[in-house]
Amino acid sequence: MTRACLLSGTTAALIPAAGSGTRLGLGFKAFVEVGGLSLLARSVAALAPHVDEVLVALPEGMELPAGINARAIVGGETRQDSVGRLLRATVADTVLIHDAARPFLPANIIYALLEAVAETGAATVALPVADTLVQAGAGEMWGASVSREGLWAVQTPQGFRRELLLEAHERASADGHAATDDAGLVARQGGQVRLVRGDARLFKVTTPGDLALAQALAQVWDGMV
Ligand SMILES: Nc1ccn([C@@H]2O[C@H](COP(=O)(O)OP(=O)(O)OP(=O)(O)O)[C@@H](O)[C@H]2O)c(=O)n1
Ligand SMILES: C[C@](O)(CO)[C@H](O)COP(=O)(O)O
Repeated sequence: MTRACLLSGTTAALIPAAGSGTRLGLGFKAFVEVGGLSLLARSVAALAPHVDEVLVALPEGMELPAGINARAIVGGETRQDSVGRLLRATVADTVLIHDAARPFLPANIIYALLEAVAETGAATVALPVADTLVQAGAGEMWGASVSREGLWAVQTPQGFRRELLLEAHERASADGHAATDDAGLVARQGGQVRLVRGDARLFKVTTPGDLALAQALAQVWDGMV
């Protein structure tokens, strides 16, 4: 199946990669390598075959490393700001927003997401929660139990008709509303967002423990292609 079968118009992959990587502690996280390739290079390579253009938001003063086939802009103070800038830097009809920090993106997930966006105009990859959940009380003690029934953990990529997401970002800016992702902004203004079943390998590299997992997974992943 190709994108042309699924969506009319043009499609862009927008990759926020301007974070400082504070929790990982190794400098700008998108440039950290696993298995000899940066997180950013892996995310771009996964999406490039499925879209008309790839745009990346980088930290101020950083340049795209050689060999990454994308257009770069300067990101903002927050992830939301970086995505807002990316949205305004393209005229594509459909956009796929994907964290540079999620380097292992299977192609079948991209197809499923594009199919869902073609139907609803907005969709995100997400996974049903598998662990028991608790709201921590004071002193990091067990507070209130939280039912996991119906709860999904949201991943990226997230796909949208660009005009819809732009409107959601503009409304959030006007209201001073901060969000950790883009699908939530569309849902906030009444948009229908389809949940597309994700993949454990799409985890976000956030902490040193995640990086160790990514190093191990890279061996398997790179052996498959
Ligand atoms: N101002 C920002 C902040 C984040 N991001 C991007 O948003 C994605 C998810 O952010 P996260 O994993 O939290 O990255 P950091 O903000 O770098 O991490 P930390 O909070 O540990 O500093 C990453 O690809 C990151 O580069 C961005 O483009 N612009
Ligand atoms: C967009 C995201 O990856 C969906 O889970 C997540 O919200 C990013 O959060 P972060 O705190 O900016 O890493």
